[in-house]
This record gives sequence, C-alpha cells and structure tokens, in this order.
Amino acid sequence: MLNPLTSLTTSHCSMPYCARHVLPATRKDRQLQLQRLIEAINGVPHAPCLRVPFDLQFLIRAIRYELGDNGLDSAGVDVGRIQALMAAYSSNRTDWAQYAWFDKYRYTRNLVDDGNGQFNLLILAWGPNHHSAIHDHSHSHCIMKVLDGSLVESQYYWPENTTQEERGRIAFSENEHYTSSKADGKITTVSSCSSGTQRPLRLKQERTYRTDEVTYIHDKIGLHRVGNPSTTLSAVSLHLYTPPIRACRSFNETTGKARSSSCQTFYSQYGVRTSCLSD
Ligand SMILES: N[C@@H](CS(=O)O)C(=O)O
Ligand SMILES: [Fe+2]
Repeated sequence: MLNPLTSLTTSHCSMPYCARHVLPATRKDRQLQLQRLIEAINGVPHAPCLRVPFDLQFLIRAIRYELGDNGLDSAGVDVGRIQALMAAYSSNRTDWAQYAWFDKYRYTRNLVDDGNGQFNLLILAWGPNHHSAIHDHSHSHCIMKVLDGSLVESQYYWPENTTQEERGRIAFSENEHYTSSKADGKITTVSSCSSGTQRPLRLKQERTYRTDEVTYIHDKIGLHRVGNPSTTLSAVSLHLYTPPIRACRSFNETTGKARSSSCQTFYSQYGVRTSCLSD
C-alpha cells in the first residue's frame, strides 16, 4: 500500500515521512512512522511541514492505513492514534456537505466509508434539538469528531444490575431479538428486550464538544447519548466505528431498561439517499 501520509510533506521536508523517503517495509516500522507523524501533528516542533491541512479523503486513507486489514482490536493499533488523526483534520464543509443529509424529525446516519468491513465511517446530521437515545456500542470503539456546530455528550454508568460480562456482550439471550439491517438500511428484525430491575441510570459526565473537537466512547466507559443543544442551528459529526456496529441497545433513563435500537440504519450511503428506509 502506498503511504497516504507522504502527501502531507513538502519538498523541503527533512522528516522521514517525506515523499523522498521509502515507506518502511514492516508493519512495525510503518506503525512507528505513523506514531511519529501523529506526534508531529500534535505539535512536535521539528516537523512544521506536517502541519499542512488535509482533506476528508486523505483522512479516510490515513485511517485505512492505520487500521490495516485487521481493525482496531488488532495488536499494535491504538485508539489514541486514530483520535489524533481525526483531531488533526480541520473540518471543511466542502469535504463533507455531500454526506450531510438532514431529516426534519431526527438525526441521520450517513455512510461515508465501509472500511472493507473493518470499520464504518459515518457522518451524522443533527437538526436543532435532535438527540440520540441513551445507548451502548455493541463492543465497537466509537470516535466522534464534531464537524459543524456543537454537540453535548452525556455519559451514563451501566445499569447497576448488569454484570461485567453483560456490559461487554451485545449478544442477547436466545429469546430476544435485536435490530439488524441490510446495507440498504432496511430494518429486518425489531423486538424489545429488558435488562433486570428498574432503577434510573446514573449520569457519569456531560460535556459539550465544539467544531473540530474529538471524543471517544466504548462499552467499557459506559453508555451515552449525544444531542444538539441548539434550538436554531444544525450540527454535523463524523463517527468512526470499528468494528462496524451490527446492533446496539437503547436504554430508558428512568428505568434503566434496555431495548433494541435501529442503530444500523443509513439515511444515505456514499452521498446517495437510501431509498428503502422505513421512515
Ligand atoms: N452512536 C450513535 C450516534 S451517537 O449518539 O453517538 C449512532 O451511531 O447512531
Ligand atoms: Fe453513540
């Protein structure tokens, strides 16, 4: 694979990411190279040439390069590096406007890249006051970057009655069903499921993220909900899920009860409106 990162360099660059240098042959060396790149992006003073703006397509190439064929759970790939890459991208509306389809009634999920099955890169478009339900992430790592406007993330502890094992698993018990959907976004199965006794969910933390800020959530951290607090302005965010979310559960804030969620639907794919949505 060609190193997508070389295009960040300029001709007077003296760093080893320069186009004049050969991409290291081994995965270990490539990872070291990427690590250096990210340190440079994060402000190491000797790499001024790396602070060249890059576009969304470049970011996608860099994520593919970083995740390789194995996704984020493979050895040697870490969330911090992907977060740094996403943070280094400066949001530019012309890069992502084609993917930001808005719906009057709810936030939309728009597929930008399927990462050869290893990850999903989505753009979410939030109208004023739109928000997600409190939900888990089905074992996936989720890195979110705000591209426009502001979003509030409220994190919750798992319901007190769920065991460590239950928090880590998404597979429902045999007589429960969960939402699944095909690539066309059509929901194929929906049914509710419960999770033990009824107690309100406890808020862990709440934070507002502004344009270009990045955050990370995983089932190990807890549950969350995201919302656009503005009553007048829309918001747009970029979400990387690795591995892709197959199903997720939403939770009632008052009772802590879980039910299946249509987490996997796409409002558009690759900039084209999905026609078969059940909306
Ligand atoms: N995880 C949510 C969006 S957010 O609220 O994090 C989704 O994929 O729909
Ligand atoms: Fe989420």
